[in-house]
Amino acid sequence: MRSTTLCLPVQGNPAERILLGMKKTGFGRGKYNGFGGKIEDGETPEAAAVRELAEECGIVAAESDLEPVGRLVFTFPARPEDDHDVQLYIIRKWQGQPAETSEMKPVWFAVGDIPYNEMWADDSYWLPAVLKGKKVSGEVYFSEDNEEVDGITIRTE
Ligand SMILES: CNc1ncnc2c1ncn2[C@@H]1O[C@H](COP(=O)(O)OP(=O)(O)OP(=O)(O)O)[C@@H](O)[C@H]1O
Repeated sequence: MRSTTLCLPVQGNPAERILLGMKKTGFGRGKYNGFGGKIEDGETPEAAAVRELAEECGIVAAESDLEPVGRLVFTFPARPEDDHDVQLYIIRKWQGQPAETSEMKPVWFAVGDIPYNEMWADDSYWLPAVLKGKKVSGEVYFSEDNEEVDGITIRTE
């Protein structure tokens, strides 16, 4: 199973605004999501998270400013090659302005205005808890269409 990162830039503590990116290519194309991707061989999850932030929206973050907020495992029974586990981070401090890249178009959303209907279906189950300052862990099983959530367990701490 592949290992990935997902990083959520936010303003405010507790979070008031979140930066999401409209994915333009590849896995999850056409959906808003946080920033992240595959952890390369020999790379730490933190290094991957910082690299993907720069590649996908042009902001420069320090690994020490990543706040680990949990771990999720996604299972796609109809497409096992897409199974992956995700290390989740929040970040509140970085350098540079978010900018559109070939992969993502970044957009700020008020926390009360998150476009869950244009995101992966699991996000509405765990993102509100993360934005309230909780850590989450869980497993998500997708249905045969690889879009709907068929089963989900989220634990918060
Ligand atoms: C299924 N429900 C999901 N809910 C929330 N977030 C999800 C997700 N599924 C994948 N993600 C995240 O989306 C990013 C793209 O990942 P992924 O495509 O594997 O990586 P990467 O950008 O390196 O490759 P491509 O160039 O797009 O092929 C990565 O942060 C990954 O954690």
